Amino acid sequence: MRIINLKKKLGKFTIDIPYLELESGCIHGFIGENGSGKTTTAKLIADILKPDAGEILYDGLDSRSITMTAQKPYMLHTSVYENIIYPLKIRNIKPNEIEIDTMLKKYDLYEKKKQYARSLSSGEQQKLSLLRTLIFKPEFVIIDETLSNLSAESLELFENLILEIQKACCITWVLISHQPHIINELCDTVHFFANGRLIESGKKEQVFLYSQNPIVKTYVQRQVFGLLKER
Ligand SMILES: Nc1ncnc2c1ncn2[C@@H]1O[C@H](COP(=O)(O)OP(=O)(O)OP(=O)(O)O)[C@@H](O)[C@H]1O
Repeated sequence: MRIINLKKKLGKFTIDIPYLELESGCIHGFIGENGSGKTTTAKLIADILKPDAGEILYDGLDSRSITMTAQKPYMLHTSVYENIIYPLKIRNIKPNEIEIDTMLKKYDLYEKKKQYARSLSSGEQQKLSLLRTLIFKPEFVIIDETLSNLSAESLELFENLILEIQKACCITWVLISHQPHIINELCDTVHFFANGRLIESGKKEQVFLYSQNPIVKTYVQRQVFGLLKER
């Protein structure tokens, strides 16, 4: 997918991206400070927002096959099970009950299968939102901070799931995250946003270790220092 001269104005904020390429079948990380334009760019890619100018060239991908998990997961007013099968239902796909039960058991949601989804904890809602996204095996997945609120154990399970799916199917991923260890473990490339602009794009080592951009350098140093302090 390629973005060319993309512009979008939201109030006083403007997205202005002359060029961004997201190679198919790779895991891409979007990083940058709060309010730098990561989610807005992702919404433009997912066709949730329309650009004011510029183009997104999907190169054969149907934009309807792009799914995006929101920062605050949206739960339908129904059970965990009904939430999980919703993407299948609207596509007239028969759910594979064994696969669903296995998934729910693996992610500790099986006992809550009939529970009202909105009564789950926020981390459980995030897990459910990720499973709901992955169940119909989309071609392009955007995960907006949905991994951030998970416990270390759940995070590891989901990281493994993403890598497993990645090996088996050729999905393109965009992970939006403030946590450099998630980006570092999963992503092939990193795209760094500041004030609505893409200021650095490349292989993660190139961006994390060798960027000469002062904004990127400060961000990386602060994040790494934060990680060291956590230990
Ligand atoms: N509908 C809107 N109207 C006006 N301003 C908006 C609208 N939507 C987003 N913005 C502004 O656009 C800017 C970028 O928001 P965006 O959610 O893309 O940032 P982000 O990089 O994803 O931030 P975060 O890391 O905090 O999630 C913010 O300053 C936000 O207030």
